Amino acid sequence: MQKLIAANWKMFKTIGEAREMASDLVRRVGEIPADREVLVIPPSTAIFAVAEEFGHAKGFQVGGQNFHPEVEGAFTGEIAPRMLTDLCCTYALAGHSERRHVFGEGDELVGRKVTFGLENGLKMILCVGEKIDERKGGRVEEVLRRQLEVGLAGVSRDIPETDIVVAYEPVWAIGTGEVAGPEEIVHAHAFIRNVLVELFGEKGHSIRIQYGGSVKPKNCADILALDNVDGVLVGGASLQAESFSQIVKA
Ligand SMILES: O=C[C@H](O)COP(=O)(O)O
Repeated sequence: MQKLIAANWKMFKTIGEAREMASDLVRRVGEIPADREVLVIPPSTAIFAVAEEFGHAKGFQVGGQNFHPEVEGAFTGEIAPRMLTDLCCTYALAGHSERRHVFGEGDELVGRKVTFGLENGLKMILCVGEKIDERKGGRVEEVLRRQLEVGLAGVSRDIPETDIVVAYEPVWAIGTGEVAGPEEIVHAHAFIRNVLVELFGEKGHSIRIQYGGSVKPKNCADILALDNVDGVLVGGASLQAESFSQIVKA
């Protein structure tokens, strides 16, 4: 299975900055290793510019950070999945911790986004992860199970396993420099794998599980070597071509 190496640029980069980084990234990475898939998720305003810079560079994909689960309509400030596919997006995120905890998105809305995105031509990355008080309170499994069960409730068992990805991002490790330890990652990913098998049967073994939270060039090879880690979702270290290209090739 190909490991999915994804860059989430969050609310960083103008069109000019995004173009510059995208062309630098293509130059630095060169040929993407055969066992890797590379995805850059810019702010919506820069998606098309990045897609243009990627041009015919084989294997570089763009994705969307967010959308509203409707075809179109009076939803000021929102964009629809078909607008993301129109910008060449292949993937979109749902349930990122910043959407959940800064913008108050609940599990049901996240689940609607996952289902709607899949039905409208996007592969979906469902982000899950516990907050620090939930970890300290021994509630990691309860939180992950709820986020997975509700987030994937509308997803058909018949979808191709490559269309859905789960990103485990412990909230306390995001942007803090505090990466989760190997035991914590292995335990959470094994738990997620078991829930995926419960939900999707055999196919659950082939659904990719990414880790996200303070991934850097210096720790990514070790993280990618852990059991059930099928990729990484990178924030801060994905903002420079030098560090993200090292992660892609780690
Ligand atoms: O989507 C990416 C995650 O929020 C991780 O961000 P980070 O690498 O800056 O900790």
